[in-house]
Amino acid sequence: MPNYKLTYFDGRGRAEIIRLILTYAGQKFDDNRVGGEVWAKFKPSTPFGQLPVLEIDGNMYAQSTAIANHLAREFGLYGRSNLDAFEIDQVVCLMQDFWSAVTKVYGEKDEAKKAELMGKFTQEEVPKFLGLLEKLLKQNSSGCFVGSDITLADLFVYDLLWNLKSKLADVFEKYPLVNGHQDKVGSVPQIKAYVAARKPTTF
Ligand SMILES: N[C@@H](CCC(=O)N[C@@H](CS)C(=O)NCC(=O)O)C(=O)O
Repeated sequence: MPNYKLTYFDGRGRAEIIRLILTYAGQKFDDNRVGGEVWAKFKPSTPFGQLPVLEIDGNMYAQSTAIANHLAREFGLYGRSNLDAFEIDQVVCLMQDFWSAVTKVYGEKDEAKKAELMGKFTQEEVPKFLGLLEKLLKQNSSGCFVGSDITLADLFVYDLLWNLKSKLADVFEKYPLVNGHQDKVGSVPQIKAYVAARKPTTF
């Protein structure tokens, strides 16, 4: 088995999907968290001057989605056919659109504008995305997004909705399949143990 070292800041952010894949696969990895001066010194040695990076047996790779896709293929989480992979990518891209909507709100510095964006986000964006996910789960009817096993798509959705589910419990109640999906992924023993033990961070 290769040796995996993941480097990111001390938060979930763009690295958490990678941590979840490795955890789900039962793969040990070095969860290296950096900041401040350590990052400033390390930055020039990374492929694109950004984190996360994954080192596999000492070779360094960048871009969180490329890393997640590679690991999903390595650990059999990318479906059983090209068409499955296509459907998985579809869900991942949808969640990336959702992530853009999230960062637009949280990245706003002006407090009044932020409050306005937050209102639009909870009343329009969240129901829109949860509705689309609910529809996909209804169509597939296995409790997973693609096929009948947990794939990259399920881990991606779980990761991006994790924080929101506790904050917007009343909204989630309206999407029982999405709600149940979060519980399903969150109750996988290795995911449950990992999430219970992980350091709480804002993002
Ligand atoms: N598309 C890249 C974006 C990476 C990115 O924006 N990384 C940010 C943290 S989330 C970063 O490294 N910021 C520090 C810097 O640019 O110096 C990915 O998904 O990996």
